[in-house]
Amino acid sequence: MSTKHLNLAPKSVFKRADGQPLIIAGPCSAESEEQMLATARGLQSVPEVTIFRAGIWKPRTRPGAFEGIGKQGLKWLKTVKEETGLLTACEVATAEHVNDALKQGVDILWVGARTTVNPFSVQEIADALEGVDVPVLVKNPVNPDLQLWLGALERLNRAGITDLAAIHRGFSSFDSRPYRNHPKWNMAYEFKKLLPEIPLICDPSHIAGKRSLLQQISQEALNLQVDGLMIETHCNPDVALSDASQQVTPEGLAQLLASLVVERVSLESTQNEEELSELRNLIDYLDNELINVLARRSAVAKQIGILKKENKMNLLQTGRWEQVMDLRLKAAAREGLEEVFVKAIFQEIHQHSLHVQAASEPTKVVL
Ligand SMILES: O=C(O)C(=O)C[C@]1(C(=O)O)C=C[C@@H](O)C=C1
Repeated sequence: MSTKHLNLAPKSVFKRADGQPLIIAGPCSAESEEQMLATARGLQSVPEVTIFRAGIWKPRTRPGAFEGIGKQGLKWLKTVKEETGLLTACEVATAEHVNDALKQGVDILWVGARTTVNPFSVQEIADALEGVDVPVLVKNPVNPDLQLWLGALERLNRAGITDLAAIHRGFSSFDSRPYRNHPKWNMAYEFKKLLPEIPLICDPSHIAGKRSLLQQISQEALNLQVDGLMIETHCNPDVALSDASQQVTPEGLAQLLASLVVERVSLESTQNEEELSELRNLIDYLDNELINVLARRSAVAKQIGILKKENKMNLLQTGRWEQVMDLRLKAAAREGLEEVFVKAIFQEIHQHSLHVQAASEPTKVVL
């Protein structure tokens, strides 16, 4: 997979000329003209912000929640642009949304995670954009599927959209604690590796789901050298009609941005090259140890599997497994290791044990 077949504009609105991260900010939802203008005016004192975002139509998980103000919000976006000079952006999910947004002069459109999963919907948007010159952002699909993400970018590109970028907003999962959507940083990393020409913007607000995690997630994204951040900002977050707990005030955003470190220098060019090399050798050694231990554990699990089969026992032993997890998490806590990290590793290990045990079945039916 590569982007060689994509026809991309040489210059992108999503890449800043000075190499600094692009900052997109604005409320989760447009609620009223006053709220939009108060937020936009607040953002005028945050010089890093160049694009103002606002949700006009909101795809909600459950019915009954605030589903967006609709078309009239587009007029407020126009006023924001006229008053502040900020570029404006909103989400589109249907051809009608595209036409309405373009009619009101919205500068940038984005395709949401729930739309990216559906090629019919993405194609409908692409068809509506045929012959239109507008930059488009594509959020990752809710499930971690790079092909689906790329497919959406391709559909838009075939319709003639050449200024494209991607938004990493995390992935739905049955247990994404402490996040709202699990970041699965390896997906962002893979995206950058496979599609280096497409700017990648991180959306810490939807990954975090709460203000307290925004700083950490934003920094982790910058460490991955993303091209920008999209952070939901509201003049009065606590009374926001959607996503109240994850929005920050413009002042909060300014503080958050000031706390972030943007590193663009490669470590190899530092004076500590020798020390770095020694530490990397140590990592190599420890990783080999880990592989050896995993191989030994896997062999033991296989032996247990054979015993279980001889005794007609279930492979899955819930009680034992809960005990194993509990003991490992306690041991990890004593070592100061984060619970989410260790839990995720042991969940994978357990799944692998069950897989190895199932595969060790002596009597396989040949179909
Ligand atoms: O203890 C067992 O019964 C095992 O098979 C080992 C193991 C593990 O990998 O730790 C694997 C599967 C069970 O559900 C519980 C634990």
